[in-house]
Amino acid sequence: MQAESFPPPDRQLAKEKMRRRVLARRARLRPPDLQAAAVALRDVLLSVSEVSRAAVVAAYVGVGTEPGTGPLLDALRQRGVRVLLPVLEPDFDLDWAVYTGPDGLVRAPRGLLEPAGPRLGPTAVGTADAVLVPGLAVDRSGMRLGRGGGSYDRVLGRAAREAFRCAVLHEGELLDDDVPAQRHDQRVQAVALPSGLVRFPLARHENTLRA
Ligand SMILES: Nc1nc2c(c(=O)[nH]1)N(C=O)[C@@H](CNc1ccc(C(=O)N[C@@H](CCC(=O)O)C(=O)O)cc1)CN2
Ligand SMILES: Nc1ncnc2c1ncn2[C@@H]1O[C@H](COP(=O)(O)OP(=O)(O)OP(=O)(O)O)[C@@H](O)[C@H]1O
Repeated sequence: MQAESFPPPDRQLAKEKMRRRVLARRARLRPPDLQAAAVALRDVLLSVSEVSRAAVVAAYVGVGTEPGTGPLLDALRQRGVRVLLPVLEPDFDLDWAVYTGPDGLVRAPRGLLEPAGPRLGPTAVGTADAVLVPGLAVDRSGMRLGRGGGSYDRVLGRAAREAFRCAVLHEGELLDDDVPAQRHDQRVQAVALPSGLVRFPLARHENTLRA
């Protein structure tokens, strides 16, 4: 399968090349496109049963040309959902704090917006019923390409087994080509695109490579 389609040292390079390609494509998105995508993603995700039923959702604050999450975060909070947001640590691990509204966010390094409130610790993501994951691309097996810090590979390892794991992407970022996979990479079970949700046929115990 895709696990062996690149020898290990080349997979890191292949990932880097894929990241650059996706980021160059994102750089062409204009503010009206980004706003429309954020609203469409809110509607798509609120219609997903695992999200609409969730008491606790781990999400992220989309920045720059990332798929926007502002409308979704506010809609979830208005429904009384406890929304957890990541705080980036120096070693690229993630801590978590509760979303209390746009005023509770502060600028952080790397262009990020992070929650200013009390830190809950890295294991807090284990309380989430749904984990919405940023990413640059996902392939048809649910293998995901992130920023390269390995943050979400760690996070998904701590999420509850039954948590709904969904990447949030722009249109065109669900790829037919394989995302180069490494042993530590964690799969997602679905992607949210502005055009709708795509689920992958993934057995729960099969979220990592066996190769
Ligand atoms: N919005 C958002 N929040 C997130 C993530 C993410 O991907 N998106 N993360 C996912 O793990 C964690 C932060 N990890 C990050 C790792 C690297 C870079 C990074 O390399 N930034 C570039 C600038 C990127 C750009 O302008 O597009 C840089 O600092 O040079 C950013 C975030 C937690 N919070
Ligand atoms: N569980 C882990 N603990 C510590 N480091 C890890 C873990 N998983 C991955 N890493 C490290 O993170 C680095 C980047 O991994 P990779 O390129 O797969 O990131 P990514 O999945 O694209 O990014 P992210 O998960 O942050 O979105 C690798 O050097 C890897 O060794």
